[in-house]
Amino acid sequence: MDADPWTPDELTERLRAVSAERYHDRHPFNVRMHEGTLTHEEVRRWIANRFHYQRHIPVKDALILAKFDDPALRRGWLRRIRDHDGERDGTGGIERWLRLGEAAGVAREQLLDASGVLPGVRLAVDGYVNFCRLSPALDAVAASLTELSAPGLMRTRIAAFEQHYPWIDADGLAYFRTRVEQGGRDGQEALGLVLTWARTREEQERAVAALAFKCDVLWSLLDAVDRGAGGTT
Ligand SMILES: O=C(O)c1cc(C(=O)O)c2c(n1)C(=O)C(=O)c1cc(C(=O)O)[nH]c1-2
Repeated sequence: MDADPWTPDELTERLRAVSAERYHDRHPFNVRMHEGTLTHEEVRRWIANRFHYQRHIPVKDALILAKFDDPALRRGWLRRIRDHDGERDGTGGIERWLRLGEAAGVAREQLLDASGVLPGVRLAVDGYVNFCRLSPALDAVAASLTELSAPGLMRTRIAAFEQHYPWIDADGLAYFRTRVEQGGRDGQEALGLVLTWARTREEQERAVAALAFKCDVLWSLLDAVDRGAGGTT
């Protein structure tokens, strides 16, 4: 016989437990970032490689959007793409990340031509995009639930940059300031969808596994940045 489904509170608890154990705020590279011991070169390497993740977020969100048959759902998810791509050139999250790069001494041309992107980062980002391409909507949306943990990490990061990396112009931190609010809202919205859709125990376990996979994506990305070999930044 199939196991009984968890209650919404139990499922929420299990999802939070995955993040508490596996979210990348505990990765050694992030720990060093927050302690203030990254070199200029390491900060620049992180910015160049994380840009590869940022620029693929709207691509994976478009793949998720295409799975929805409900106009209201599509409208809601479209907002995420707008947040990153902006309403016109020179606006939006990707543009803010390019400005972060400039504030830290990484030219936007270098971010855009992806010359500093490490092989392990390409694989991690491909893994996430393809997971969202190939999985049902429930799994793809559940994978975004790392965003429930992101606002706390953004606050820690802003404070760490202001304190330890004053050579980066504070205006460059606009991306993180914006994500505190956007990430919290997106995470809560995705959690509501997952709690509504994951009715059977099998579906609930898939949602938990999707979140664990996403934590592994973020962790692997930082492993590659930490090792650093083979990049040009
Ligand atoms: O800097 C970070 O640590 C971090 C983490 C995450 C995350 O937890 O997935 C996202 C972001 N940033 C981010 O900026 C972002 O736009 C974003 C979108 C998503 C997603 O999966 O839909 N995660 C994240």
